[in-house]
Amino acid sequence: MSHDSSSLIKSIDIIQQVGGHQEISHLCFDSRQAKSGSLFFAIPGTQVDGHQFLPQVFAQGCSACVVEKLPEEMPAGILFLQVGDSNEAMALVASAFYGNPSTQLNLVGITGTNGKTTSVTLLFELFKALGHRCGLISTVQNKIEDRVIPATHTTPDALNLNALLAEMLASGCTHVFMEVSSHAVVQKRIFGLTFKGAIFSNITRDHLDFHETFDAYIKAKKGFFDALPKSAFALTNVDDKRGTVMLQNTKAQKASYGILEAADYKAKIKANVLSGLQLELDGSEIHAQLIGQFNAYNLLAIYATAILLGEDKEEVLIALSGLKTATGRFEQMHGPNHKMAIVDYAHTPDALENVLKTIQAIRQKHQHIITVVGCGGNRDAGKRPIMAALAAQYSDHVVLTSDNPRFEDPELILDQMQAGILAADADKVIRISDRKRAIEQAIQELANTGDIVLVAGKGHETYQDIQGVKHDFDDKQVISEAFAKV
Ligand SMILES: CC(=O)N[C@H]1[C@@H](OP(=O)(O)OP(=O)(O)OC[C@H]2O[C@@H](n3ccc(=O)[nH]c3=O)[C@H](O)[C@@H]2O)O[C@H](CO)[C@@H](O)[C@@H]1O[C@H](C)C(=O)N[C@@H](C)C(=O)N[C@H](CCC(=O)O)C(=O)O
Ligand SMILES: Nc1ncnc2c1ncn2[C@@H]1O[C@H](COP(=O)(O)OP(=O)(O)OP(=O)(O)O)[C@@H](O)[C@H]1O
Ligand SMILES: N[C@H](CCC[C@H](N)C(=O)O)C(=O)O
Ligand SMILES: [Mg+2]
Repeated sequence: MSHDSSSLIKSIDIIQQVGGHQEISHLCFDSRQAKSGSLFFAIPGTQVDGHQFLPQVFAQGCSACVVEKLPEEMPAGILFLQVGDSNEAMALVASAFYGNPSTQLNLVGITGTNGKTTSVTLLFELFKALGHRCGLISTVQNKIEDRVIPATHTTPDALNLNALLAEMLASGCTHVFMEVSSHAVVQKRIFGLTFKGAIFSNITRDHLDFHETFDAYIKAKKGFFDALPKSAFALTNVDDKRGTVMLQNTKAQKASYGILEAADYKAKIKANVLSGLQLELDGSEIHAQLIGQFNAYNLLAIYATAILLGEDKEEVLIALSGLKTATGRFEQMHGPNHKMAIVDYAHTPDALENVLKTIQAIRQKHQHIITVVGCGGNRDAGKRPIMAALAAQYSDHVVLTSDNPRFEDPELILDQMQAGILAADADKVIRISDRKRAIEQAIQELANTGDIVLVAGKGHETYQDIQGVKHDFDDKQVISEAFAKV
């Protein structure tokens, strides 16, 4: 696929152009991929400035460069385009390069601290059940119908994202459900896409390593709604304090959902037990296989989305009751002596509290709760003491352990977690930084007959990142092995 550069840059604001038009057959933002026919985007990143690699991309024969600052050396035969924001330009060019696929799809994005993966996965399954061909873009995996394409990010970069959307369209997909992370909004990964709908689930603390303040984090999420077109719907959770703020400046058609506050789409929880939820959804009763109040919110959000996309209410309700939990989200495992483990991706204070409250609500009196939890390295450190305190507050025993330490010292992360433990709770907390040993200790030693072990933080992940090396690690596999040794 090759395009004349002038057709690709129609929609971008160019401050200055040096050189004539070029045939572009390849887009890249990493100098190591530049070749003849490439249009290279120089991006000022968080680690390095992409502009410093311009000499390398010239040497590799690239055809054109989009830059925020023109370099001193501008070899003849290369087209230079100076723009105000390389990320924005990249997103618009990527969309044009791939034939603006988002305009031909029912593209729905969800943003929020928690519930994105769960909701898009449920939407994908729901719309499949309703007879549509669907695409999925999520933290766990991307999917074109049943074909899995591994995911590296929650929201891919603009080039991969538009390529993926084009592939989905070419495969006959009519609906695409995607997660929109706050990083993706700030880095303009979704800039210029035509969304049919946008959902806000909730916002609580996370990612303050990247956004620095909670206000900046809120603003990032709101940016998604501010950019929606009139033709889209903007659906928000009004039970969240920031739910209405999100829609303040949107041009889209506003809709709301809630369990507590007045809303366009309402749910009532009739029963919340280990076998599922009994809900009154928009006036009709349904039984769902998902567990916990937070899943009542997820189900309500996807129900409302389906109705806003024009689906039939009765058909939606029937399909909803058949949906199962997403992998690593409140996944139950049963072992000997009626011991039970729950694997959950809760890696924020809010998610952990929700999961623990749910377990408290559904357990029987004699069942103790043992929580195994860690916090990721090179990520928001402020959540560490809070998550440890919550684990202790709602559990009978806690094993503090490692999540993905990345480049940090696991023991120092544990020190920060332990600092959050109240003196009164100190006796129920132990620390074992080796995650496998921590899980074994919880299942084989701390859990008695009938007890519940929550293994939080890593959910679907099949690796543990230590010093940049991803070692095979799967909570579910370690749990099965520990059950076998009971
Ligand atoms: C903090 C962050 O979001 N970083 C993303 C960002 O990288 P960066 O700004 O650090 O890039 P950089 O390393 O400074 O490099 C700057 C530029 O120089 C280029 N470069 C660099 C080296 C070289 O030799 N040649 C070259 O051209 C790079 O390709 C880049 O264009 O742009 C990269 C390319 O798109 C991303 O891969 C990278 O994601 C990193 C790996 C990451 O960990 N991101 C996480 C935090 C993330 O995005 N998470 C969100 C949210 C998850 C959630 O909601 O929980 C997600 O959507 O996944
Ligand atoms: N609607 C919700 N409200 C609060 N907590 C939730 C909700 N849905 C799920 N959770 C909890 O949050 C955890 C993460 O859920 P999920 O993976 O769906 O979120 P996410 O927004 O995709 O997270 P990430 O930003 O890491 O991609 C779940 O394992 C569960 O504990
Ligand atoms: N998308 C989240 C995932 C965190 C998952 C947890 N297991 C960790 O590694 O901290 C992040 O990058 O902050
Ligand atoms: Mg996710």
